[in-house]
Amino acid sequence: MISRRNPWDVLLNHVNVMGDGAGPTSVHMSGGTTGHVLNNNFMSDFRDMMVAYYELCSIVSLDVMRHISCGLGIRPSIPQGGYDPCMDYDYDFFTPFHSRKDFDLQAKYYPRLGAATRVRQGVAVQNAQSPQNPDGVRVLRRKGAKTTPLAPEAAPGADAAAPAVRLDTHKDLSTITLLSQDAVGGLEVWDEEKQQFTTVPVLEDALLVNAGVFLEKWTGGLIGATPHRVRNVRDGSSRCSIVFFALPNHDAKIEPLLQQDDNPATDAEDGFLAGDLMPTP
Ligand SMILES: O=C(O)CCC(=O)C(=O)O
Ligand SMILES: [Fe+2]
Repeated sequence: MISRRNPWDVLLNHVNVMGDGAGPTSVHMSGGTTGHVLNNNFMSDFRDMMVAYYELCSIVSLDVMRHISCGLGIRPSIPQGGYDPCMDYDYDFFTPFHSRKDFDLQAKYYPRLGAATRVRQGVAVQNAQSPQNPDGVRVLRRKGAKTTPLAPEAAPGADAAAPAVRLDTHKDLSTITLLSQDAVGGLEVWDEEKQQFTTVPVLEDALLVNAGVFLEKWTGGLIGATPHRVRNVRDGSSRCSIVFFALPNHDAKIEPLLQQDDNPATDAEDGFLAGDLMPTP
């Protein structure tokens, strides 16, 4: 949809030419790698980058909503006598409900799954090897917590103890969600026809658009919110994604759209305020 580099590449390799003139700084990343060249002003760059990405996603998501509005064949309401076939589609049916741009942008880091996941009851603090604990992991237990034997060290490249799913199946609380994941992948969406999850390929030049629960409600289920999940792939490698939730204004009244031949009098579902579905602070 829009051309982009991997968003984390953009953030981590960003050099702020407008910086303080001190020049770029070499930064040591965890794991001992050096190589990302960053300006001293990194965190303010980070903020600027996130805000810019947010603005871009806002524009794109509103455009996607216009396409959905058109695809659904929504026309401006006509008080009496049915729709006028000459009347244009109402491209902007959804957009006014999103005028406040109370959208939610989340940069997600899923940590590497490995030794830490083997410690269920406490926090690994230091090495103390013993026959029962050959890996030398010492744990502090919470009072009353049962001791769980530590699993043996997994062979390099394998991770038997790691869970199969990193983020459980869910639908997003959004009208639509724009999603990008890094090269590790793992995102899966539910294919209603095949009745199975399907892998979302790592998309270098595109964003994934997921329908959220507000769109499902608005369309009376015609466009169902997409169930999706994140599977653990690549033996528990760390993973990054950036997720943009386009949310309606809290006071947007969401009334399910009617199909042409529906009789409003028989429409069972009443409208509701978008804020009623949103978590209270
Ligand atoms: O990390 C991902 O790829 C998906 C995240 C997600 O589905 C969510 O935050 O709702
Ligand atoms: Fe999600």
